[in-house]
Amino acid sequence: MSDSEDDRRESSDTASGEGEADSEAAADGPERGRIAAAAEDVRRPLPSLLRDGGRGNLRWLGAGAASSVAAQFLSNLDMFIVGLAFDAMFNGMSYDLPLVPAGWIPADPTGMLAFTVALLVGLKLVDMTFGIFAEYALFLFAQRTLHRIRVDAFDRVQRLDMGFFDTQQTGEVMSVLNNDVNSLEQFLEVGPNLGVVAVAMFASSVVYMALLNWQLALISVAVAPVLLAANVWFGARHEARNDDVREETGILNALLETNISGIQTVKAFGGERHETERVTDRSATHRTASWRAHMVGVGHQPALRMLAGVAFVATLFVGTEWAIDSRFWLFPGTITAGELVPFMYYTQQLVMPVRFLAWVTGLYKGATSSAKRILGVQRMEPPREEGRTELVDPEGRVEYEDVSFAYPGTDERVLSDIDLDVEPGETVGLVGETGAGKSTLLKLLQAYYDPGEGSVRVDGTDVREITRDSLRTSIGYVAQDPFLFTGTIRENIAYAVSEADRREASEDASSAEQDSAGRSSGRSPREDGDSRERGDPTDEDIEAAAREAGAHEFIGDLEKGYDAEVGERGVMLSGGQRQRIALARVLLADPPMFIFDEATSHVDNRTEVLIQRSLDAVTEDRTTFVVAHRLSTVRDADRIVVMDDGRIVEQGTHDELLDLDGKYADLWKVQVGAVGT
Ligand SMILES: Nc1ncnc2c1ncn2[C@@H]1O[C@H](COP(=O)(O)OP(=O)(O)OP(=O)(O)O)[C@@H](O)[C@H]1O
Repeated sequence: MSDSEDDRRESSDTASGEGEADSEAAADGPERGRIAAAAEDVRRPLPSLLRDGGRGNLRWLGAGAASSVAAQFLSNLDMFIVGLAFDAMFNGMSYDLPLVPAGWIPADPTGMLAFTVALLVGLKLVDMTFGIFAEYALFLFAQRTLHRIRVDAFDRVQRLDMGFFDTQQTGEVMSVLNNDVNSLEQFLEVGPNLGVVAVAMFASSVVYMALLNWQLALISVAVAPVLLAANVWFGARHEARNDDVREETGILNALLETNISGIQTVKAFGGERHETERVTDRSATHRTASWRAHMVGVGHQPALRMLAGVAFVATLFVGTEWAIDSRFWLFPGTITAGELVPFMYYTQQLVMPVRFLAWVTGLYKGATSSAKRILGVQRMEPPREEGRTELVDPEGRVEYEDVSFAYPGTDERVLSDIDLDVEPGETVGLVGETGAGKSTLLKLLQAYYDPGEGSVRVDGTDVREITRDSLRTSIGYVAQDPFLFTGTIRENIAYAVSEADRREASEDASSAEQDSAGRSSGRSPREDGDSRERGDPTDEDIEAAAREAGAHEFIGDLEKGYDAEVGERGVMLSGGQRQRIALARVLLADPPMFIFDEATSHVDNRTEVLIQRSLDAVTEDRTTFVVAHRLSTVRDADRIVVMDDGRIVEQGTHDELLDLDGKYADLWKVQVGAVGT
């Protein structure tokens, strides 16, 4: 790291703050994010994160640091040798070098010069070798550690309970995975090396100064504690404000992301100007936080340079007086010109390490705030304990016993005293007014949340005791607004099977000797004697699933057919088309149970009837829940369960419920137009 690079960085830092003083007025105090707050009590977040992320690679950190120290000591040795050589060549003093046999050193000045040049070239080669190895080892440590931290953080987020995502803005989580991991990267890529270089440069300069003249060294080094204290003082003030900047970045990101995701709604309501104003306000708060963070640091570098300059001038003054008069004021001392020249060089060398340290400290502080937030993600509402029982080929008996539930963080019960037994292979229609609790009931079956009271069982086992993986892959779930991944229609349909197979493949790999029959549900399309590779369903499988889902026809009309791109989140398809792709996706996965939560609500009546016919065949032997507002969708279900305000109020077949003339009958009459709403 050169001096000029350092200067460039300083000047760009200061330039960005010009003219911002007025923005202080716009500060309305950043909202402290819950993510950072969760790790507020960790005393040393960065070391704790690095210890964990760097496990297995700490030896590279040690080896790199040792090499870097060796390189710095070798690099600073040259001026020491030059000083001795000058005194020997010009002042006739003896040319003694530690570890070098006296017989090797020529007696004449020309020979001494040739010997010195050869020695310096040799030293530079060794110095270079150590330097290269240090860069290699420290970068290796940084990249491996960062890779692990990034993947661990992502994995943590993936595993967090749905309750976390209900209450946490996705933009803030994205900011941790993105900005905070990047800030850690910035630190890791330069921090360890620069930190070690700074310390080794400082230590080697002090050692060589002490060897040359320890009394004068005391004067030069006296300023060091003041330099370090100034460094710590500036750094501490910077840290608190840096936290605010990161919080603000997270909040701003959340706002931007929500806005862009909902851009159609914004436009539909002509809300562009309002949205821009909101972003302007938030961005002003962010600018203020950055400005405040920057302002505490403007005096940092200049103050360090000034203090180091004082040490340099004092050493020059005293040293030169000693060289001329062997006395400065009351203090006697001697030093040769050959010693004074390298001495002044080393005094200059004291400035750079402290400036490096200031820089590393800045990066360290930034990385500390980021580490706090990364640790915060890890400590947010830890995922609930997961069961250990594997659900293998479930029959599909589902029982809700006395289930009551309120969403985490709320007191309001959305399900009360639910008792429901569903026979294997039964198709249950769930109906009820909006907000009645239908989707929530099914979320408990998939163990996205635990019931507050009572239990939900599949084949007699409480879902809390079943591994989430085996539970959720046993239930094919299609939502009203299914998510499609950017990619082709083929890739989107293949997703569920590829995922299931990948999982199975990795499980098989870890238990290679076990029964090669695996734990397939017995209903997989693979059973049809096809020869496709794992994770790679054949075109015929995909097409068959698309036909069952009523999607094949419209896919055939697309210019690229199954290879047509669906756009981000499937924006290039209509709502009904997206639903049919999502249906094809679960049909291809071929699970033993199904949940269709308004899965055909965007599809026209005629298409729905066609889909219904093929679904009837597929779901005949499998436990299936169908949530629908359009009652014709569930009319033929084995049983219809009517919910109201979190309770089951009626159940029976369509005809039985009409005879009952209760809630269902009312809903039906409204839909067939027999009565007004
Ligand atoms: N993540 C959540 N956090 C807090 N409350 C929630 C959450 N999701 C749903 N609710 C509340 O739970 C209640 C039941 O919602 P649910 O989605 O189960 O109803 P629903 O019958 O499926 O409605 P709809 O027919 O409109 O889909 C509603 O009052 C809703 O506001």
